[in-house]
This record gives sequence, structure tokens and C-alpha cells, in this order.
Amino acid sequence: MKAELGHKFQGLAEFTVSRALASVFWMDEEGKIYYANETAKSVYGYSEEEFKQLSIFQINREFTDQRFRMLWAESKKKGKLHLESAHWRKDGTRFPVEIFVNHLQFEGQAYNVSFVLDITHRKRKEQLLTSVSRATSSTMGVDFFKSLVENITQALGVHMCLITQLDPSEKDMLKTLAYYRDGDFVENTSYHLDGTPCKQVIHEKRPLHQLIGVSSDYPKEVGIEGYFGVPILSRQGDCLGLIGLFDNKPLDLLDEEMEIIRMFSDRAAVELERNMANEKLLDAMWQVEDLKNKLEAENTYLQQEIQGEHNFHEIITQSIPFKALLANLEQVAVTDATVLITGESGTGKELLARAIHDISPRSNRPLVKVNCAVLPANLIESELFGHEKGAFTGAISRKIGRFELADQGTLFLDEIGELPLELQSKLLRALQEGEFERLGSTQTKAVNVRVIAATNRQLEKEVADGAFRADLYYRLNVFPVHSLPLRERKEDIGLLVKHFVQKFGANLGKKITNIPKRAMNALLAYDWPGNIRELENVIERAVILSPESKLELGDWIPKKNVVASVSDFVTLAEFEKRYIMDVLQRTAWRVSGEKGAAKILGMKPTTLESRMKKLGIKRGL
Ligand SMILES: Nc1ncnc2c1ncn2[C@@H]1O[C@H](COP(=O)(O)OP(=O)(O)OP(=O)(O)O)[C@@H](O)[C@H]1O
Repeated sequence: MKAELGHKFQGLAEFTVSRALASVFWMDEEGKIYYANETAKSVYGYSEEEFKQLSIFQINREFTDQRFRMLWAESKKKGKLHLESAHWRKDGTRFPVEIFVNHLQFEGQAYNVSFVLDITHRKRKEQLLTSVSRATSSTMGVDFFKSLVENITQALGVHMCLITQLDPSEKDMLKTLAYYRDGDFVENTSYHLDGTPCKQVIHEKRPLHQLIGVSSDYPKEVGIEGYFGVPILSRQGDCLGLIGLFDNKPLDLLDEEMEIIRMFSDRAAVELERNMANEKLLDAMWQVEDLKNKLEAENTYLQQEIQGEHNFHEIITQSIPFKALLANLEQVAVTDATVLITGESGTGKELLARAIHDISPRSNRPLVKVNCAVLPANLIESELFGHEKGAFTGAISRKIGRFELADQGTLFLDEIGELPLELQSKLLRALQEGEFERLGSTQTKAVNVRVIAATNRQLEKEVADGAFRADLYYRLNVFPVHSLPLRERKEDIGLLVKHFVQKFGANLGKKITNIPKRAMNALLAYDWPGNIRELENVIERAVILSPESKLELGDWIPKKNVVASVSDFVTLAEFEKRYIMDVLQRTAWRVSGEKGAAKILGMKPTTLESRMKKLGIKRGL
């Protein structure tokens, strides 16, 4: 009975050894294999007979004689050994192993009994963990994302891996933050969730693993066999994006590997949130910077405006047609309609523009002026729309344009007829859409600007001549206002004379109370081609030269017949040219300043210059 029982246990022990989880080998001092269990046969692919022909050196092809001897001696000394190594199957494939060795004496002979475990999976998991964590530990933001996809792809040997972020501005759109495919980074891209396994991951906020058949389930995934996607979740549980693995062969992943990738999705969430916070912060900083620049520019502009002398006094008139015009202005002022003021030079167009702004709901914001005749085309563009640093040679810093400066306020485009054709279309777009780009920038700016334009040109004629765009003309001409020349409102001359006498008298500390009838008649009789500006200049000189309280006009009062010196009949333009040249010669070609030709002609120096250009007047002609 006892012997029977012993026999049974021996059988059981043999059975246990032969079907153990580990491969079991017996080998002698030379490394020759004496015994291999059933497990070893199925793992290595050799039959019992074949094993008996083998030595350890076929099982571990990297083993050297010297190394085997060293390990034999050590196991003999300690009685046991524990090591990791690599073994080869019969088909030539290599796999990592963990080996527990027992040194035993059996029937007077020494053996090493090895219990060998295939640790392929454990190694893969360890490699994934160590390589990914080592590569990502010192990186942040985009570098972290890149490092992560590269290392996951390499550690798992998959076709591609990407990290995406949900686009907050477009539903179900993902943009890649890092994209690694076939051993290289691919340029970032955006894609829609439809037709991809990512849709389920994002919508259900749960990982998805599909071993095979991805391309037949998802039309967009051509050539893809296996997929694993993990959502990137914020602390609040919102889905920010995902990590996706795609393989063109079955994607056999261990639970631990999936867990590792999930773990890295948590770190990705932190990076993504940091990225988003940074972007928000940068955005806010840009806004503050923009606002600061705008305020600075506005301040500088207003300072210049204060320094530049403006006549903010009420408009002086008793002319009935001019009063009717002012009544119209009052009505349009409260709207946002574009106003086009036409009229001869010096008739008060700018004054009317300022009056419209001052009674409009925009009066608490600045009226920003641009004189289109003063600057060359390229500079007007940057003056109007601003520029970024480096937009052109000389753009050493960013500049806010007048359009932006006038946001919520009024933009006064003086001498609009002088605007070069190439800029007219840009202006039209800004007027129509309220949008423009700074020079050197692709970012579109939107503004809310009311535009008032003025010109002393006949724009309709300019349109017919092809010098002014018809569409811009119609866009500007929403509410046309024609400023009357002084000769059509002679009833205002007396009032204006008194007004200017008082103004300049006060400036110069003179109290002129007597305006002789003879002087007033001379002023009333004159035609005033330079309109109110000319009258203003004449009175200013008279006030300067008048010694007492009586206004003395002096010899230089404009004579009505000043044209008499031109004997032959010529065209008006020719006459204008000769007269301007005459004045220029007498002022030694000085255009601006107290003794300049512009002042004598009752024009702004800029207007005179553009007129000279138009008439072809050059020094030395
Ligand atoms: N009705 C008025 N009452 C008082 N001053 C006036 C009046 N009209 C014009 N002026 C003064 O005459 C001068 C010329 O006016 P303003 O500059 O507005 O003319 P303009 O038509 O815009 O000239 P330009 O076409 O040369 O630009 C300014 O000093 C302005 O204050």
C-alpha cells in the first residue's frame, strides 16, 4: 500500500515537472541537455530526441564557454542562481528569459536544473515604461508630446502614434499636437472624428482597443488593422483630446501596456491644460500690449492734436443756405453714415467734419485725421492700417494705424481725392467690411469707425477720368455735403471779419474796436478765391500791422483785379499756374511759414504742394 502510494506521488511529481509553467532543463557540467520538460518542447519547438542532441549553446546562442563555466562555478558554490538572459527557439526567434537555477547532485553526478520563464511581455512593458518615462521626464509642452509619440511608437513597434486636441472652435474636429509615423514626425494636421475610431474614444471618454479589422469598420482608416485610443481628460473630466496608436498589423497589447499609455494620458492632460492656459495668458498679454500701444498712440495723437491749432469755435454764419447745410449736418451727425464734404479750399470742410463728430454719439472718442495728400502711397498705407515690426525697411517697431486709433470714433480722411489708386481698393474693403490687416500681418483686425471724407476735387470727374474708383466714390458719397465758397455767402464776410479781428486781437493782446467802413467795403468787394482761410490770413496780418485800435488793411489787401496783369487770355489752369509761380517767385519759393506762398494764397502748404504737382510747377521752370 505504502509502495503504491510512493509510486503514485512519484508519478505526480514527474507530471508536475513536465507540465510546469516554466521550461525545465537538466544539464551537465559541459552544458549538455539531459532533460527538457513538456513545456520546453512547446516553447522551443524541439522534440525530446532533438533536445537530447542539444547543449545550452544552441539554446542561448550568445553564450560563451567561459561564461558558462563561470555560472556553473557560481551555482555550484551557492547551490542556486537567478539571472536574466535571452534564448532561441528552433525557428531562430529570440526571446528574453528569466532563469532560476538549482545545482543538484543526482546519483553521484552534478547537474544544473534550470527553470526558464519567457518574459517577453514583462520586458516590453518595462521597456515601454522606462523609455517613455525617461524620454518625457525632462520635457514639457510640445516637446513632451513629441517625445511621447516617438517613444510609444518605438517601444511598441507600431506604425504610428499621435496626440490630438479637440478644436474648441469646431465641433468634432481634432488637431494633432504631435504625429509620428514610420520612424519620423509628420506635419501636424486636423481631421474630423467621423469615420474614425477616435470618435468613440472622445464621445465615450473611455479607452478603445481594437486588435484587428479597423479599416473595415472605419472608412477613413485605410490600411489600418489595429487601434488603441485613450482619451485625455481634464481634472474636471472634460475630454481635451486623445492619444491614438494605429498599426498596420494586429495590435496585440497587454493590459499593463494599455495602463501605461493611459497613465501618460494623465500627464498629457496636465501639459495640454498648461498649454491652453499659456495660450490664454499670451492672448491676454497680447491684448494688454495692443491696448497699451493703442492708448499710447491715441495719447500721442491727442497731444499732437492739442498742440496743432484748431478752431473749435462755433461755426460763424448768417447765410441762409449755409444754415440749411448745418441743419442737414445735425441730422446726419447722429447716424453712422459716411459723409463726403466737397468744396473749395479753405471753405471750412475740416471745421464741418469736426462739428459732425462733436455732436455725434462718438464725440467722447477721438476724431482721427489723415491727410491723404501729405504722404507717399506706401507710407499712407501704414499710416492708415499700421504695420508690424519689420514689415518694411524702416519699420523698426510695431505701429498702430489711424483706422485702429479711430475705433469707436471718427476717421477724417482729408483730401481723399489725392489717395493713390492702389490704396483706394484697400480703403474700400476697410470701409465695407470694417476689416483690414496691418502691413506685414495676416491677422485681420475689425474696427467700428465712422468715416468723414473731404476733397476740393470734383470726384465725379475724377471717376470719369479713371483717377478715382467709382465704387469707393459711391461708398463715400452716402451723404454728400457741399461747403459753400465765401463768394456765395458774402453776408458772412462782415461777421467773420469781426470774429477774426477779435480772435487775433486777443492772441496779440490788441484791442481793435474800429473797423473802418472803407476797409470793410474792400473786403466785401473781393472775391476770396482762397475763401475763409484767405480772409483769416488777411485779417491776421492786418491785426499784426495795425498800430492802434483801428484796423489797417495796408497795401497788400487783395485787389479784385489782380488778374489784370495777365494780358493774354489763357485757360484757368494756366492762369492758376502762372499766378502760383508768380507768388512763389516773390516768396523765393518758400511754400510754408509766415512769409510762405501758401499763406499768401490762402491754402495749406500741403494743398499748395499737391496743386503745384498737379500743375507741373517746379523751381527753375
Ligand atoms: N464758418 C466758419 N467760421 C469760423 N471759422 C471758419 C469757418 N469756416 C472756416 N473757418 C476757418 O477757416 C480755416 C479753413 O477752414 P478748414 O481748414 O476747415 O477748410 P478746408 O475746406 O478744410 O480747407 P482745405 O481744403 O484746404 O483742407 C480754418 O482756420 C477754419 O477754422
